[in-house]
Formats: sequence, structure tokens, C-alpha cells
Amino acid sequence: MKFSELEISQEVKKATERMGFTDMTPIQEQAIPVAETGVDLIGQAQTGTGKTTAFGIPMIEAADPHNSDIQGVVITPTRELAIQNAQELNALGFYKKVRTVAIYGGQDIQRQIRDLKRRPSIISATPGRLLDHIKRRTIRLDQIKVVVLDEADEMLNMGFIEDIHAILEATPENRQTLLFSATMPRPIQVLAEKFMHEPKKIQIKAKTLTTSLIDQSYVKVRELEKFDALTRFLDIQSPERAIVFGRTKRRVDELMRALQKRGYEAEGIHGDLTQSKRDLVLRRFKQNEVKLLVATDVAARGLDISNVTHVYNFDLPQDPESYVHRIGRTGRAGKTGMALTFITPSEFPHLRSIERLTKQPMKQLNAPSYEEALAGQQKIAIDNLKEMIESGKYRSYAAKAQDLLDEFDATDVLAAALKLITKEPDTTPVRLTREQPLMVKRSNRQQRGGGRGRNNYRSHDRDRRNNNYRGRSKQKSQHY
Ligand SMILES: Nc1ncnc2c1ncn2[C@@H]1O[C@H](COP(=O)(O)OP(=O)(O)OP(=O)(O)O)[C@@H](O)[C@H]1O
Ligand SMILES: [Mg+2]
Repeated sequence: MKFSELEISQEVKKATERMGFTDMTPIQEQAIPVAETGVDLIGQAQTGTGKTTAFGIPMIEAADPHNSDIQGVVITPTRELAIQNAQELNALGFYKKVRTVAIYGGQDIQRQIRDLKRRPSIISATPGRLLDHIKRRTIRLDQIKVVVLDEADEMLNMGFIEDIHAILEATPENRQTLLFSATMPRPIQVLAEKFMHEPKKIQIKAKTLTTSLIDQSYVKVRELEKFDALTRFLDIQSPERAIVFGRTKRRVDELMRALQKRGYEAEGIHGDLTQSKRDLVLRRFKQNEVKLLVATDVAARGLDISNVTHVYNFDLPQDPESYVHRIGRTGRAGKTGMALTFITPSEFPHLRSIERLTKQPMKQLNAPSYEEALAGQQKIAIDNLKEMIESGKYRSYAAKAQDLLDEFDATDVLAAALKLITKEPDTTPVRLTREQPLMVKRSNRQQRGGGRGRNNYRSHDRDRRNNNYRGRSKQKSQHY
């Protein structure tokens, strides 16, 4: 079905056209008409399948640009996602003149207050900063019509749940609540239903939780050999644009430096950097100024960066859901991608729990040898050379080439030139602090005995939820 066939305003239809959209994705086709009726909704669909527009259109449609109140709020776990969602909402609201402002931590609050004085209809926010504004009375949510929790399962996880409750308290009882995510563990759904009114559930049925557009494999490798394996894979696969996920902030810093030391363009992003640094790194990555983004899970959810060709899980994610989101940074909007996960021998049980959640077995790859990596780089050099020959843009070098051929054997000349243009695998020693292998969690073991839930999401563990809220927040801050 096409956007033009939807029963929505001409302004929003025109906006989708301007965004280059013609046909709706399945989640859009199913969720938009239902959300338009005003009911609460839980929407689940694979990564990169247009959930933003699925909640964005009902939100823009519900907003009246002539009304000066804030009428909609979208809450997201990370600042970058708050910015991205604001951009998409502004694109959708372009002709209807519905304005969205992004409100997130790390940005000058006075500047946000100035933005808010210009009366946006919609706020796209991270929870902490939004609460700050609510307390300062610089944001009032008492006229809100629609609340969206994007990455809903993450927002209802322990690190955020109290903030979400406090925010919802500030909104009217009769608001419409929309929840979206690519993953929706049962216990989170049950929790969600407590603050929703008879939510409709829209789940795009698929055989697997991850999209078939992503080629998924793993490599079994000892902790100390991981980094060599990573750089060899990079040499062979030569990704156009890749994200390398590390478990902690320290790990990301170290990985970035180690990659740079071996001659790869890499930048790191995590929650300890200033927001301006985070913005800069992401901008450089999007503009193709760096090919490798090394990241904590702060970049795992929702980010839509076109043409990410590869995702490397240098460290296993904390939980299987996080795996789904991380690899979902590639294989978006119909494009294909590759995901490769590094697993140390003791972490093996985690691989199976990931596969159980995704319903998609991963292929095993062997860590490449030095020779294979070299062959990979030689192939790239030869491909570049062939491309140059086809382009014909080398003619001014012909006389010099003839001089060389008069002096040396042709094969020798070419072999030397090839060696020069090949980026030979770099074996510069690097130091990475040893990471503890991911522990096998209790729920994981119970699972094998046919126990509770299908996955080992931390927050399913009620003891932790009650007693260890702070522990989880701390964890969160370490992994973001
Ligand atoms: N109907 C459509 N036709 C073509 N492209 C679309 C359509 N809807 C969305 N897109 C594009 O698809 C990409 C992914 O969309 P979006 O970020 O909303 O995915 P998502 O489902 O929210 O993924 P995630 O679970 O990772 O957050 C975006 O670049 C978006 O512009
Ligand atoms: Mg999304």
C-alpha cells in the first residue's frame, strides 16, 4: 500500500513524497491506521523497517500547529536518537508546519529554553533532561495528546523505568501511548500494559527476529587473539563503513587507539565524551570521513546511518536483545549488511541464547591467517589498479613507465608497484586491557533446564529489579 492511499492530511502525504517514500513498510501499513483511531499501541518490527515514520505520522496528524501547547512527546534512550527522531518528525511535519524540538542532556539548557519559547508542538527527548525541564517548569506536559516510547523495552528497563514513570505522571490520563521497538520481551510487555489502556499489539510476523538482509556469522577466538583477528577481517572484508562494538567505555577508547596505531581510520563514541565530541564523531562517520566507528551500546539502538556495511561485535553484548539492535545498524531500508561476532570459548553458551532469541543460526568463520589477510589486501590493490587502467587516467605516467621497463624486467616493476600500493596487514603490537568474559547468567542456566523466559534479559530478574536498581544504573553508565 502507498502513502498516497492513506487517510491522512495532504500535507503529511506531501512530506512523505518529499522524503522519497512511496510504498509503506509493513509496520507503517499496519500501525498507522490503527494509531490514527487514537488507541494505545505496542508495535514491534525488525530493525530498519521504518518504525519512526510509523509513530511519526500519527503524532504529526494529532498535532495542531495553531495550538501553542506541547502536544506530543517522543522519549528515547540516547541523545543521538533524540536528535535523529526530531529530524524525521520535522521532515514529516514540514508542510503541516508542526515543529519538533530535540531536548537532551549535554546540551546548553538555556539554549533549549530559548528553543522552547518558540512553542514547538512536539518534543523529542531523553528522559533525564526532559525531567529537568519538567521540574523547572520550562516544559509542561499537561496538554499532551500522544506519548511515544521509542526503543520501548530499553526505556522500561531498570536504568530508565523510574524516570519514565515520573514523566508519564506529568501527562494527562487520557493521552495516547505508543510503544515501539524491534524487541519486546514478555515481562516488559506486561509491565507496559500497566500504564496503557487496552493496547493493540501489532507485531510484524517474520520467521526470524533479525532481518534476513543481514548475513550473520561468528568467530571463535581467544581473548588475546581477538584484535589480530579483527584487523585481519577488516583487511579481507574491507568494509566501506563499519561499526565495531566494544563492551565498555575503556574498551572503546583502547580499541580506537589500537586500530589507529595499525593504520585504520577509526573514531570512538561513548557516554563519557562531551556531547560536542559525540556530535563531531558521528558527523565524521556519516560524512564518510572515517570508516570505522568504535562504539559502546550507546550506538546500538535506533541510529539510522545509511550504508553501514558491516557490524563487528568485538565483545559480546550484555544481552541477546542488544545483539539484535547492534547488528540492526546494518541491513536497513532494504540494503544488505554483514555482522560478525567474536566469541571466546567460555562465552559459547551466549551464542546459543542469542540464536534462540533471533531464531537465526550464525555461520562459523575461522579467524583469517596473516596470508589470507595479505591476499585480501592484495586483491583490493589489484582491483584499484584495474579500475585505474579502465579509467585511462594514468597516461601522463606512460613515459616514466617505459623508462622503468627499459631498465628492469616487467614483472619485477609491477610486483614492486603492487607491494607499494598494498596495505600489508599491520602487526604493530597493541595493548588492550583484558576484558572479563561475559558471565553466564542464572536465567540462562535455568533456561536450559526448561525454566523461565526465552532470553536472559537482566531486568527479568525480579530480585535485581527490587534490590539492585543502582547497580543496574551503574552498569548502564559503564556500557553506554
Ligand atoms: N516507506 C519507506 N520507504 C522507504 N524508506 C523508508 C520508508 N520508511 C522508512 N524508510 C527509511 O528506512 C530507514 C529506517 O527507518 P527507521 O530508522 O525508522 O527504522 P526502525 O524500524 O526505527 O529501526 P530501529 O529498530 O533500528 O530503530 C530510514 O532511513 C528511513 O528513512
Ligand atoms: Mg527506530
